[in-house]
Amino acid sequence: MMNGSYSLGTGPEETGSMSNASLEYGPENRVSKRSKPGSSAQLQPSCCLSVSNISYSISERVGPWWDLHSFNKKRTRQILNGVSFHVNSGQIMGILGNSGSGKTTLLDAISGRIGNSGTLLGDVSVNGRQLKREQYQDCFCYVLQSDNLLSYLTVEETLTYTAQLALRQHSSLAIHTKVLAVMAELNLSHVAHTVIGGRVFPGISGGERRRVSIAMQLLQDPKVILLDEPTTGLDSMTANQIVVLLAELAKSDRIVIMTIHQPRSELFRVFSRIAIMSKGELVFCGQPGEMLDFFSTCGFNCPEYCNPFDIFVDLTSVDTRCSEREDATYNRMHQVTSSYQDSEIYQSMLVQIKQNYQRTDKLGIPFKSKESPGSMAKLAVLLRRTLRNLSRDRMGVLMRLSQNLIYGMFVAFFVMRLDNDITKGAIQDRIGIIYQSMGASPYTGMLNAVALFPALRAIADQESKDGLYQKWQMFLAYILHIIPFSVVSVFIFSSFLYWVVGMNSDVWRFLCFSAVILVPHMVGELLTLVLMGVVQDPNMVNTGVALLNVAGVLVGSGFLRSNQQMPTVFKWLSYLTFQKYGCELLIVTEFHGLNFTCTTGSKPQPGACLMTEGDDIIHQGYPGALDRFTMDFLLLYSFLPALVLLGIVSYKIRDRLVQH
Ligand SMILES: Nc1ncnc2c1ncn2[C@@H]1O[C@H](COP(=O)(O)OP(=O)(O)OP(=O)(O)O)[C@@H](O)[C@H]1O
Repeated sequence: MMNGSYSLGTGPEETGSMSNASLEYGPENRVSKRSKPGSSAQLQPSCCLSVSNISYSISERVGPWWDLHSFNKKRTRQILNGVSFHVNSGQIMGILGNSGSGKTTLLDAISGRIGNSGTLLGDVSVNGRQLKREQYQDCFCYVLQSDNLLSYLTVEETLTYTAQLALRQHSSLAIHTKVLAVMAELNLSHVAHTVIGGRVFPGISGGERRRVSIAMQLLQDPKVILLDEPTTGLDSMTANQIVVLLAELAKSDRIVIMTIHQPRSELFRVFSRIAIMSKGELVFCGQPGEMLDFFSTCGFNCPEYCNPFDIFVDLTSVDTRCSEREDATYNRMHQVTSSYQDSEIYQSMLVQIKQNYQRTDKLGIPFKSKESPGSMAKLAVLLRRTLRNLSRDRMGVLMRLSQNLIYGMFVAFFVMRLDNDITKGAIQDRIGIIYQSMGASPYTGMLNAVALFPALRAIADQESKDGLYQKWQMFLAYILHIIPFSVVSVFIFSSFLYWVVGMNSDVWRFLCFSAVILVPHMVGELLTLVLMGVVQDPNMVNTGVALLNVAGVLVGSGFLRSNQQMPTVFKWLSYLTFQKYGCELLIVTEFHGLNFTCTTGSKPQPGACLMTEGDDIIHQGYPGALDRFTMDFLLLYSFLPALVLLGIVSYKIRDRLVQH
């Protein structure tokens, strides 16, 4: 059944799942003409979707920002214009149209994923019951054009985690059974234990990835499946197999609606309904056979051996290359649209929608399975999934654990061994090491987040729209997973640097040093994650975090300019930097109780031996730092929960910013 075989003769009539075989589909659905509206004797499919008069318009600026005159003017742009259609369970509808005709926007609109930037009008109803906007996502599943999958998980693991997020209230056995069934339905059983794969290592094929994305949606038993260009990027044969597979899924009592570019002509009769869009309008929607008849009636016959999809899409597209062509093609498109709206096909579809509204024996709305687990359980699933995926990335793990160490090696190589003699850099070298340790640690954290989190963020954007969890939960799961990596990585770094260069040889002080350095490393990663909630481009986030770190070191460390000599405004600002508390702590940890020697030689430098005790350095540069030791620690560590809270707010804001 899933072997990609299909027959040109498979008419839409054969794809229906009506309870009565004698019932006909189509304009056909003259059922509506034969039976009295609202009559309970009238047979109804187990699910029907009606879309009535969907229009979407946005207000946009006329010109770019550098042309102020036009930038200040706004115009309304109609992206969808009065789109109506009706589909029954068992049917697969293909939406065609040239680029920019509004296919994706139509799917976004009916799946409840359209932005707040425009005005959406019209109704969507299922089984004659009008849906509220917030119900769209609970009723329809939506497979996006791009596959957002975790590279290091196997197909079965991917589906199991999705099932655990969606159906946790089911037992493990029930989830396993469900995953096996969905894999069998989508012909994925043979790759169950194969990893998804990524750019740098092989995994399943492109077509299989598409099927995994579809399978993830099927776990929630949706009655209506929407797919945005599921065949894009696939070779022609694989693309055909995907469409045939979707037709099979539709036959199992589902509605499948997909947008598609340039399908092969063999698929013509695989679709139960074909819709053509142009300039935001539905130019035609009907069965394949009706399509040929309709265009023939309009005077456009499909030449023999030509692909009807290509011919009819071209015929209804507007060519904007020159104004004459644009006028001519626009008029032709309008003529076809008017003919369609006057046709029996369109009129009977409207009757069908009306009858569904008026039925007295309406079926309920088939919502997706919604037995999702509680917040903590979802967090646990996300944490397990993130850990399993990222811990299999051998190079990634190696880099994360060794990046601080490599940096520590640079410093150690440069300093070699700390001396106790002031004239041989005893003080300057120690301050230099503290400065470098505090200043550079945030960067390694930042690099980790920029390399690893964007992929997870894209998945969270999609899965939160699918109602599996909220974006901030993915953010929290990621943070929880970085704790062991950060602790180990910083501990390796500090163990090496501290003892190799010969810092204050006391185990407690070493532990304090490690505990302090952990914070800037984690703050760098957290700050990057927080900013990635509201800034889409990771490069911009990179720059932002780097600049904030530079500013923090300047204002907070007291190394470039001592705190006492700073203007008041900078003094106040320094309290907002973690570098202030971290540097104070490291100065105290290293210098407290140290006594230096001072070899003046034959030509002593004036004032070179003024301060020979570590406590003098502390009193002069950081007065009161000894008394503030515990408080500094608390304040330093308070940056972590503060950033976590900020991150939750940031990802809640992201809910409003991102539609996919
Ligand atoms: N929020 C928006 N703001 C501005 N323009 C928009 C918005 N949403 C859609 N559009 C515009 O509406 C038109 C239709 O876009 P849509 O992505 O739906 O087309 P499409 O038929 O799916 O194209 P393609 O096949 O190339 O993906 C495009 O010109 C697009 O730029």
